[in-house]
Parts: sequence; C-alpha cells; structure tokens
Amino acid sequence: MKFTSIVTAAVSSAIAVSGTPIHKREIGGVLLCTGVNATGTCSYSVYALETCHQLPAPFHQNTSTFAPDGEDFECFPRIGDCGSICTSPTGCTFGSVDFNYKNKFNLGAIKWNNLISSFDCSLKTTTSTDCNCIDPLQNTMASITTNASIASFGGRFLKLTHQSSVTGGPMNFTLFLPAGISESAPAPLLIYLSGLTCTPDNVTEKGFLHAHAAPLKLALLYPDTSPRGTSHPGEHDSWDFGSAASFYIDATQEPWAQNYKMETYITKELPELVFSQFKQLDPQRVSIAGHSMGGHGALTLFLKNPGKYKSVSAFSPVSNPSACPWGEKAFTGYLGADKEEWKKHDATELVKHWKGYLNALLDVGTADNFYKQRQLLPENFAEATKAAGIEGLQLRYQDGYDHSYFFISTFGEDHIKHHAKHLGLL
Ligand SMILES: N[C@@H](CCC(=O)N[C@@H](CSC=O)C(=O)NCC(=O)O)C(=O)O
Repeated sequence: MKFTSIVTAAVSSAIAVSGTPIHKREIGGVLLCTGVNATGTCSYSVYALETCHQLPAPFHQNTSTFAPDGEDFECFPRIGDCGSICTSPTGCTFGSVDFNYKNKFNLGAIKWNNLISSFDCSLKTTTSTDCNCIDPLQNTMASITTNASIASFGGRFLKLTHQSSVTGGPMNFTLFLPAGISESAPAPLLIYLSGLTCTPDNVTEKGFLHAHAAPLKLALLYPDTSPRGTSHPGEHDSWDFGSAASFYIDATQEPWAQNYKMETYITKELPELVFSQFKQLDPQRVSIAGHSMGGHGALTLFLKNPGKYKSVSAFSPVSNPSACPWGEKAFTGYLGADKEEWKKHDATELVKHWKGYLNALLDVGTADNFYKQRQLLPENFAEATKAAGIEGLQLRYQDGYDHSYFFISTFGEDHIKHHAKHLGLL
C-alpha cells in the first residue's frame, strides 16, 4: 500500500466493550480490540479501502480482536508501519483476514496479537452472492467484483464490475486511485466518458491521463460506454449505435428504454456507489470530461446539471448531435423523431440556457477526419456560446492532430490541470 492514514478515529472513539461484537456490516468496517473476543479497549470504524491505516496506541502491536465486518472485503494486518519496507523473508503479513477468518477474535492463537502495526483492506476479487452493499437508488443489495488491481504511476487502477439497477445488468468501470489519499485527505474525482467503440480500457491503456492526475492526487473514474449483456435487435450490428454507443442519454424508445439509461447511471447510480464505497474520494469535488461521443456526454451532463461538476473538458466532442449523422442516427433510435426532444440532449442547444461562467476546455485536431466530415461541429457550439454572451469557453484547434489517443495523450496534461485548478488542487 502506498498511502497512509492514521487511525485517529480509533483513538477518539475507543470504548470499552466486552461480550458480543457489534455488527454494522459495512464495506471497510473493522472492529479492533486489545482483548480477545471483543474485550478490552475497542474501536469500530469504517476504513477507506486500498489505503494503509497506521494503528495508534493502545492498538499498536496490541490487538487481539481484528474483525472485518462484512463478507465482501478482506484486510491484511502488517508487522511494519505504513510506509516501511518489508525485509522479512517470510513476509510481513500473515495473509488475508476476512469476516469468516477463524482467529479474528483471538489473534493470540497464531501469536499475532503483539505484532500488528498497520493494515489495509480491499474488496475481494470474486463476486459475493450475499454482498451487503446498499444500492444507492433502490436500497437493495448491490455487489462489486474486483477484476484487477494494477499499479501505475504510484497509484492503482481497479477494474470493477457491479450489478446496476438502472441499466438492469452488469456494468464495468475502472477507478484510478492516486497514492497518498485517505478518508481524512480525500481526493476529488474526474469522470471521463469514452467514445464510440470504447470500453474503459482504451483510455486507461492509451490516454495516460493518470500519469498527470497521480502527482496532483486527482482520482479518475472511467465508466463503460453502454450497458452490456443484452441482445436487442441490431444492438451489436453497427459501431455508432447500440452497444458502446449509448450517447449517455436515457432512451425513451423501445427496446432501448429498457436498459439504455446511461444519463441516470452516470449522474446518479455510479457516483453514489463509488462514493459510498471509496471513502478516500470527495463527493463534493467532481468534474467531467470525455472524448468524441464521450465529449458530447461530458458537455451535456455538465450543462444539464449546473453545480454538479466543477468543470468540463472534451477532446474532439460531438458538439451539435442534432445536426450530424452520428447524432441523428442515435437520437432517432433512442429518442424518436421529435427534434424538440433532441434539443434537450444537444450541447449547442443546452448552452443557450447556461447561466454564468463555463469552466470549459475543448480541444479539436484539424486533421481529425470526423471533424472534417462534420460529425463534431465544435464551431456551432462556440457560436452559440458567444451569441448567448457566455464566457469561459476555451476552444483550441490543434494543428495536424487527429481523433486518436495520440491526440488525447498529447493534450491530456492540459485537461487534467484545467480540472485540477477548478477542483482546488492547483
Ligand atoms: N476505427 C475506430 C473508429 C471509431 C473511433 O474512432 N472511435 C473512437 C471514438 S469516436 C467517437 O466517439 C475511439 O476512441 N476508438 C477507440 C480507440 O482505441 O481508438 C475504431 O473502430 O475504434
């Protein structure tokens, strides 16, 4: 683990408890006691995942009860302090302690009661069928599967899947957690919406946004581009409609209205799930960005939800979908033929009603074939912004750049810094 929190809550809330342990059943909830069977001085806290927690007195090297309080995560007690280097040939943890660990109320049975100096916890890597995560919208049970945990630029990518009650099926997303963040020093979050044909992997592997976010301690959330796992007629036949082409709206036309509810998913369900389970993220400081179709998503969700996001940015955004072939096809399919309905999901229309400063950075490559084919129309968005007398739009045309990740990775640092400024990091 790369970052540290001191278990201050444990000291301040330390209480003498004996007998039956308390059961709050929250992800990250751990009961610590100096005595066996939840006796002596005890403290129950919900700890941020993927963070090293330093044990203070009286628990430092004096913990007989170490009881994770839920089936869906596990913890690793460690001999060393947070930040120390493990030199023991046999390792510095005895392994995973979870809800079902047999010695959790008596670590003396394996002689670890006088050894634990710190610990960290993470979600288990398999789905639990009886997870205790509360679904933020339905108040029903939700589950998260950790498919991979990958170190990069000092932080960590978590590739995750959960069951969405909004889209009615499994949804993948990737979270980048920089090093050095904790519940007491939570990181702001940038949501990045990818373009047509993408999964969260394209930008993760080729965008390098996290290389610039890591030193600023900015967390990144990469959602998927559509629901998966259904087979509506024609859903997988074309690359600009159906799967990986949701356009981040709530469809009103059948069969798409059954599960293509990406606007609600991105603005409500996913962030609420993430903030409820990753306490080292700050729900008060969120911004949004995207590429191409995802640029349309970022611009429209920003404009529809004043105050929800601190800033917006986009690479080669589809800026006036009602007037381009991609948008016409998607809006006809998802929303029907009524063009008045389309205006509610079109950045060039929405910006006319914006009040205040825009905090927007857009980059478009002049060698972008989709720009040349008039799929993007950033000039229409800029014109509407200007006509409405709105300030704060920075639209840059980058000479010779195309639509690809060579372009995104070149100007990614500027976008990260744009958001970092509005999120209070710079
Ligand atoms: N040849 C591309 C065509 C589609 C494409 O360029 N997709 C872009 C997004 S376009 C607008 O939303 C993209 O990001 N593709 C993924 C990638 O890794 O380049 C293709 O089939 O990907």
